[in-house]
Amino acid sequence: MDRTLVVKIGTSSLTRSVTGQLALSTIAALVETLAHLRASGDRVVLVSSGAVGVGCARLGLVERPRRIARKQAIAAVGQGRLMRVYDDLFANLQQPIAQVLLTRRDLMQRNSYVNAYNAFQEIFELGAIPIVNENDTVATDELKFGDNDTLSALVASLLEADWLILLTDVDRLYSSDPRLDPGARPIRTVSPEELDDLQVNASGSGSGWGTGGMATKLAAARLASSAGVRTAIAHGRRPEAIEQILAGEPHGTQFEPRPRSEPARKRWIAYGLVTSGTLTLDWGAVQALRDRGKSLLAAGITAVTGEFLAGDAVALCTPDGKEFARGLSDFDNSEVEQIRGRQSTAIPLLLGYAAPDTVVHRDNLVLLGDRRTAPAQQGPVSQLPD
Ligand SMILES: Nc1ncnc2c1ncn2[C@@H]1O[C@H](COP(=O)(O)OP(=O)(O)O)[C@@H](O)[C@H]1O
Ligand SMILES: N[C@@H](CCC(=O)OP(=O)(O)O)C(=O)O
Repeated sequence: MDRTLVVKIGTSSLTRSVTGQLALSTIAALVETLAHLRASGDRVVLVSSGAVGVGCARLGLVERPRRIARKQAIAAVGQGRLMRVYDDLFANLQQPIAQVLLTRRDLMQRNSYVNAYNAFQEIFELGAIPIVNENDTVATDELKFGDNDTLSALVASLLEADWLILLTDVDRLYSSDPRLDPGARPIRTVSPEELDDLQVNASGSGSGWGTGGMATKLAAARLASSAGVRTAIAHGRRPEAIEQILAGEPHGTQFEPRPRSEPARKRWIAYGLVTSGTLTLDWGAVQALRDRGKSLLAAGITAVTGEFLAGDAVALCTPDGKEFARGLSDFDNSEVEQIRGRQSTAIPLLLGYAAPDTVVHRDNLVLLGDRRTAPAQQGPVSQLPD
């Protein structure tokens, strides 16, 4: 087959909860499954957590560290060990692997984002399986993914993957944490429309070694679905189930994707970037952007928060504070503050220099998938962007 598959496995599946030691049989089954898929022609990416967990086990530590510098040092111990285990197992099946360590910054800068894409393509051409993790030892706190669920969804979007499979220590998503609530109902399939309104209590933080619990997996499923990637959450103790999921069998929780409508650059704006500020719009501007594909003009902006420079990513919000779009601002925050609510023709006078007509040009603007931002009642309409 000629599919692109991103499989993410969490610490809770890779290690035994009591001892923190590696769950070797699980890892071996995963390796066998992925090597088989690769041999049958699929492009396979493994996003593997576990650097911190494995580092702790190696060093005899019984608790996940809290201090960031300590975590970075432990991840440096664990990552090498983890890769050695993978390489030993994959080598038995003559399957080469490649280590790819990414930081949020790598996916935020356009050139490194494109670079990462090209590197993955070359690794595929070499017949290797890239094994991805966050580069924990150098990632700075404010620019961390923090959990590999988000990282795996971004990698799936970058590669326009067919599937994102999140392996964890429960068999699927439930209406609430099944460890805490015996009445938790299993959720088997979720359409894009249902995903928008899915009411799930995902706040339980899981096994102690995992980081994000279900909340980050749900966020990853939303991100991947918006990027046109089919997503599944399934039990990591039976990685063979991956092949059954790919064959269309009803395992775990499966999320249908939205049609992939945005070009790659727009997906980068939507998901690769971290926003530095927020522009609140009036309903007229919201409609113009959302329904008529217009650029954002200063006239439709009612409030500005955050500090950003021209070229930085900003969140665009409805009057009731829901983010519905993202874009690259043509102005810094103090300039937007000066020109907001004003006609485009007044901008050069207000700022004292020639400036673009638009605050966010439509080429640099992307609507987020969720349609719940539609106004219940329409407010006053501002000057509509060209
Ligand atoms: N609604 C829910 N459905 C299923 N599991 C949930 C839910 N809410 C919280 N959880 C918890 O999330 C845990 C998985 O998250 P986590 O430990 O971070 O896994 P991983 O290491 O695979 O990323 C499960 O063990 C479960 O207890
Ligand atoms: N980069 C970290 C990943 C942390 C993480 O996301 O863990 P998990 O919730 O188990 O997927 C590590 O390798 O320990």
